[in-house]
Amino acid sequence: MAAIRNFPDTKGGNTFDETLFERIAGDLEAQGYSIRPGGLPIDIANLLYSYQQDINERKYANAGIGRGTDFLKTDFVRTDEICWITGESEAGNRWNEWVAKLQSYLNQRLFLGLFSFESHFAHYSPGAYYKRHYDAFRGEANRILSVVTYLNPGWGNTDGGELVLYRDDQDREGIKIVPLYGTLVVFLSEEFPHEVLASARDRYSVAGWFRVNTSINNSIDPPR
Ligand SMILES: O=C(O)CCC(=O)C(=O)O
Ligand SMILES: [Fe+2]
Repeated sequence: MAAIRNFPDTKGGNTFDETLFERIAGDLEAQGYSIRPGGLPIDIANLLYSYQQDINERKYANAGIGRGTDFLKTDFVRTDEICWITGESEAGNRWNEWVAKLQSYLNQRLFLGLFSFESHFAHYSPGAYYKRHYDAFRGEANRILSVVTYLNPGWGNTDGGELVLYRDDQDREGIKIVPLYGTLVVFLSEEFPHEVLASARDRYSVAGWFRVNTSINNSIDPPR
């Protein structure tokens, strides 16, 4: 088993993060996904929570599938609303900084070559869902690792809105994850079909994706 640091290191790292990051890395190595209740540092969870509450309804856009000219809005697949996280807020900055530490840890530990990260807040109104899907398609070398965290204090057993992570195409049962405050879920984007069950309450989350660098001939992809 890998050694877990229990002393402050001298590289400006954070002991707590490194223990968590090592657990996530170990989970990814062993099974391709990691589910960590309370994984999101509480100060970042609180910042994201209050920022998310302040987001004017106007800033949320109906979610669709694809980007740019490929964007397709379809209630058949998903009915949540999203708001991309930019570096304009303290909450967004702190989240991005923390994610960057996770990125470099995973790159060193698992050689994943994670290059860039994008994320958005999502709001599922009562009744909203996101049908079974993959975040990335094999061979397209775009999204490599999905990260989801939840901003819902006191989620109850009857509130629905679980994330169901399926081990493969054949799996119909899946692993149900309650979208409780601070739970962190990380999984290989090409490996795990998943869905969000209809939620009985307003459900708030942040979903993000690490991409690899697929730049060819000076054309930068993804754009930074
Ligand atoms: O909110 C979740 O639990 C997962 C959302 C999701 O699958 C997505 O945005 O691609
Ligand atoms: Fe997804």
